[in-house]
Amino acid sequence: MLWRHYLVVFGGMRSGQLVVFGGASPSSNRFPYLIAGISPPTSLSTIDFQIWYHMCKAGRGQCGRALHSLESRWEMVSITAVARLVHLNSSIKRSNPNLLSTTKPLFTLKSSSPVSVNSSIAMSYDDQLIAAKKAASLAARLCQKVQKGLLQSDVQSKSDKSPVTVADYGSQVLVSFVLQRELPSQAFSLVAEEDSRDLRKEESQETLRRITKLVNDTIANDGTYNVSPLSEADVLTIIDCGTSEGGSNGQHWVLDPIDGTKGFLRGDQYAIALGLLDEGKVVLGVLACPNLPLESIRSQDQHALNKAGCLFSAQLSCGTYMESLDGSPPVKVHVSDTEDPEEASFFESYEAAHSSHSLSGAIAKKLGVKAPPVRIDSQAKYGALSRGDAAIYLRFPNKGYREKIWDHAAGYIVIAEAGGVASDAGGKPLDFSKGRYLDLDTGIIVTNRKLMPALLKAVQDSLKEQALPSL
Ligand SMILES: Nc1ncnc2c1ncn2[C@@H]1O[C@H](COP(=O)(O)O)[C@@H](OP(=O)(O)O)[C@H]1O
Ligand SMILES: [Mg+2]
Repeated sequence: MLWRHYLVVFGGMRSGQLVVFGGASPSSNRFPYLIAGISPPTSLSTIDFQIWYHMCKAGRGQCGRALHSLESRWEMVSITAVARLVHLNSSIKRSNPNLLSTTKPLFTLKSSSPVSVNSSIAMSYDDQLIAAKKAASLAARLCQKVQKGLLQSDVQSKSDKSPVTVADYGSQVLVSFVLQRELPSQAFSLVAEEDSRDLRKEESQETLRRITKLVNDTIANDGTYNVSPLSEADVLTIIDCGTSEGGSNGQHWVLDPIDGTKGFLRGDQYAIALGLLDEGKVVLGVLACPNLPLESIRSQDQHALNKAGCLFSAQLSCGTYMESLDGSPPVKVHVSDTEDPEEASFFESYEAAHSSHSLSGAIAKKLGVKAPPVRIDSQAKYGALSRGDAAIYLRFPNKGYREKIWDHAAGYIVIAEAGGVASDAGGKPLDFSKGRYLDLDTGIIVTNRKLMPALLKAVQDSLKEQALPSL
């Protein structure tokens, strides 16, 4: 129903100016927003103004400044003096005059004192989630196009010898571009895998031209953004928006523009993985998996397996949802609830260089898993696990390998909100607050809450056995 989301704003007149003291959304059990200290800059009689406000982080009393355009998602129905109704539903457009005729306040607040911030009310990331889904979907379109007609000249080697394609760069540009367009009021910090160093070299000119064309074509075909084409210089600048160090303060987007580049090159699984950190915690995540079947990968139905393209999305305390990249309605997903290892199957990296297949084989055997490993690339593993395609994901890189936050942030919350748990091999939660790397050297294990204790024991026992010969 269109009236599902709305925001009640409390305010009053002060020195002849309307001041909004605070607001909350009672329209859902999420209570997404608390606002305080709005000082509208100019005329309030029109819906075409922008409003500066401080969005209070519930529970911490910290204020982040935000500028919201009321032109698109937000529709101001009316502002008179005391309480007002604001739509947050993106489907409500100003072109629908019937919906804008409601001007009656829901209720009136008598007191003119500022609304106090209730610490039990949770922060919502609804608008960031909408932007993240849009960004990842658009990037997925570019990647699909490139994967279909991949040319050898589209692939380069980075300084660490890992492959990078025009699609990795193009995807990063699109995600960064869309987030900044969709959330113009918010301070933008992006921790992302790619940077422009190699592209600025003389020999990369043709590659840069190709990326720029791909990005501009994708934006033009989508039609949402009426902008003049990006120049090559714009593209380099936008790529370098991703150099943030992240950390435990404020909000940071975390992006792997193509996770599983090796899978992408093979024509297999890959993901566009986008997460949001708030004060060091992952609060939302989106995984676009263009080659992941909409049905379980264990399905025997070949016809069903041919229909691919999944978008997983999760927001703190709101669950994990899956929809098709073509835009089917989202469905809530849940991890497998099996407690019996004999019924469980497990995921691991396709690439043996990324995770020890022999160690995960030993752990699975010790646990009593009968099924052979299922090897797929990228965080598509987290997505497939969140809907129960398998019950366990094991990842054991070589000693000394430092995991990057963009390889796990989105997957971490997709799993957690689907009822699963991801930890290091010692059972500690993953810590995304330390900058661009995860501070761990043991490995990562993922499963449902019931199986975790037994899995943890099998992992610890196997690690001890593995260490024995060298003692
Ligand atoms: N030696 C190594 N050990 C563990 N992970 C590695 C690795 N070399 C690369 N990776 C990471 O593994 C990711 C792919 O994960 P998976 O094995 O699950 O498909 C790569 O992401 P990119 O493809 O984005 O570079 C890369 O970050
Ligand atoms: Mg990656």
